[in-house]
Amino acid sequence: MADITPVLYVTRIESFSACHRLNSSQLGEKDNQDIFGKCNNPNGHGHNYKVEVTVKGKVDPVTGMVMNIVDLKIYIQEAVMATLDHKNIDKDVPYFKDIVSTTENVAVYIWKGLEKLLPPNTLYKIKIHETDKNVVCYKGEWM
Ligand SMILES: Nc1nc2c(c(=O)[nH]1)N=C([C@H](O)[C@H](O)COP(=O)(O)OP(=O)(O)OP(=O)(O)O)CN2
Ligand SMILES: [Zn+2]
Repeated sequence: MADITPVLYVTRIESFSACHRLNSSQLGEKDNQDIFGKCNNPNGHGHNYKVEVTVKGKVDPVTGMVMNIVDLKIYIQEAVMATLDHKNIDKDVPYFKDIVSTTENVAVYIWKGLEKLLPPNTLYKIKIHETDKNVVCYKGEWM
């Protein structure tokens, strides 16, 4: 019988502050205002985002870890904190030049950034709390 190894999930949580404006370059002024309401305010608004990054894998029998959280912290620093913390998402992050800075799109952006840094097939989930009430989750799925 083949060995069966338990698969575990490890999550690191970080917080970053950023401002943004919900505005689509594919829509006119009136449609943007109608759809995004107060979030279309020309001067933007800010959030204290909380991001949860979850990796998945087998426990290394020697280290007892799926991944060293110290390493995960370094990856998050590079892909999330360095690019988003204390930034204007729409103006400071080139990815958002023509992409609306919804939390959905921020989650995909973070996924793409972390996927490049982490060992293959380890990234499992990005969960972002834009506010205490608004939470978005991305698991790298497409349809
Ligand atoms: N699907 C999405 N809808 C909205 C997003 C988003 O990212 N994805 N974002 C916003 C705004 O950015 C906005 O800042 C959220 O505002 P609001 O819902 O008003 O925030 P709260 O829930 O904290 O405020 P309450 O007034 O207490 O409800 C809008 N929509
Ligand atoms: Zn917002």
